[in-house]
Amino acid sequence: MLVKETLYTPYNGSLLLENPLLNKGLAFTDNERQAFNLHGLLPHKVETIQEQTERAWDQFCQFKKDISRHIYLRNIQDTNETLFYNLLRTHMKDTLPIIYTPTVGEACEHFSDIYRRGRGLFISWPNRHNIDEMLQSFSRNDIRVIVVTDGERILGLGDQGVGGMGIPIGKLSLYTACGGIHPASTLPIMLDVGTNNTRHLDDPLYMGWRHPRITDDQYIEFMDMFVEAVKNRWPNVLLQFEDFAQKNATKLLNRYRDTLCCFNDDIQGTAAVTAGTLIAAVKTAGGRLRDQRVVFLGGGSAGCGIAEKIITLMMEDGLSESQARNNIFMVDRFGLLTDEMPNLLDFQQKLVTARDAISHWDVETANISLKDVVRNAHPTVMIGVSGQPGLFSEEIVKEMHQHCPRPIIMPLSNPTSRAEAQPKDLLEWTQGQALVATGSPFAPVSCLGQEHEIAQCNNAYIFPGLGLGILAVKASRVTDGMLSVASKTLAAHSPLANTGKGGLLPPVESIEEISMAIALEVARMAQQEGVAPMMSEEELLNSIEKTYWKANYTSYKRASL
Ligand SMILES: O=C([O-])CC(=O)C(=O)O
Ligand SMILES: [Mg+2]
Repeated sequence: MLVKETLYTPYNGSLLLENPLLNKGLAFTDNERQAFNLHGLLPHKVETIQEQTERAWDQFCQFKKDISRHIYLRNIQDTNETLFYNLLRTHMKDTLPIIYTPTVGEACEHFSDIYRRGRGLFISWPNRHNIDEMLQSFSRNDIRVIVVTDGERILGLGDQGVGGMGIPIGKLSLYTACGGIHPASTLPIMLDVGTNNTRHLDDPLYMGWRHPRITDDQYIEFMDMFVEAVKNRWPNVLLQFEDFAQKNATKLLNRYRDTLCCFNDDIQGTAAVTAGTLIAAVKTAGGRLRDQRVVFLGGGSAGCGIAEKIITLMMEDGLSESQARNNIFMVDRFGLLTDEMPNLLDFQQKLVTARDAISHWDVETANISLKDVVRNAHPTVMIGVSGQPGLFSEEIVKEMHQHCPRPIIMPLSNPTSRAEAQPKDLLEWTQGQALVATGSPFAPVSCLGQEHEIAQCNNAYIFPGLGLGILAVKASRVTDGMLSVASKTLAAHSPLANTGKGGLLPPVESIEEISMAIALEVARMAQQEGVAPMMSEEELLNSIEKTYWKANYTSYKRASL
């Protein structure tokens, strides 16, 4: 959205103060207070956004519980969005874990308890025949980014029904705070097709449609109706799918990816950030990507998405496809995925290990465990996307370290409570040699007199910049190439890989700068791949700059209704 120097609005008096996108609170000037009949509705003093931010920060610090801090921040978001984003940008490191992972997980679990007011759109199954009307009557026309969930796989916390709405709200807050997307052009959507979570079904305060989930053909029909309605209302929107259950995520992505500008953040965003972090870690360890052996714990759509991305990168580094696939080992709750296993999901089939190729392995049971894989395959990289805490045990990690001096270990499950291992343990078990990246934020670890920053390998490093690039260049699709350049750009900004000091990934305070860099490369790639109109380098840079909204107030003049 083009940020205008002066904004003309027909709203007046308390209507202006009650609109979170327009409200400036005490920052309305005397002239504006006069012009909009605000005198008397506000205390006398005129404040700057810095003064307002300082007060909000003081209040934020008064709250001791993270969930209370979350409720407080969401309240500011619902009353004055500009102040909310200025507060986030000023205190990124402290506010991100509150508005996003991990606290957003708790907010989803308790959505119906902590609810204050609506945001975005709730589209429930019983209203399915009115989806067009609901979107048409939504008052903002210039929607450019939608994040949608059906709440079935919220982080590692499973089915949260309508409470899943916390995730689209949180993700879109990051689109604005880290990618400069104007809040007026973002829209969170919850598709409420019921819940199978008995705690919610039995809770009298539960706010969603109290019904078991709609599934199979009926579910797909509903999704088709939704996507069609979005295409009619906002044909050029970027639609991000978030936290859909594994059984639906890949299916939906494949169904819609060639029909509108969309992507699945858990599959593609997670894959892109993990690939970027891995490139940086391999460079730090002094090896080449093609030589890595990678074991995954978790064979779902996220794990398989990352695995396919790593295979592509290994092929770019000179391996044949089959050589690259031989370096990947997928372990899920039934053990290593092999070509003899029945009932594999579509996207798992290309990632199985051939039983013949490992007939010489020394294994304990017919089901090959993570420990068996580590003992026999000697992986150099271990990635956790299982949602199960603690499975990267001391025994497994020490075994891995015996065969690999600098093991790359990524317990990526979110929120913090689901991480496959604690970074402190990983460093202790490997005498400070492990290169560690997690999905949720962790404090730095001190080990053998050395301080280790823990990289937060979270899709937040990717999607805001990806979105900014897509909007700035008016891309019509999200391609694999665009995601790959996002990974490489992130890796190129790794402090540890570049200087031998600092974190594997840049600190969260620099996400804004990373997003700008990613946006430029994504936009160039979109043009190169023919999914965006050509513009000169200068026009592109200008467009990114103009699209980036920096949470400052503009001055207002009266417009007639
Ligand atoms: O939200 C996050 O922190 C990362 C993510 O997409 C997930 O875990 O589903
Ligand atoms: Mg997610």
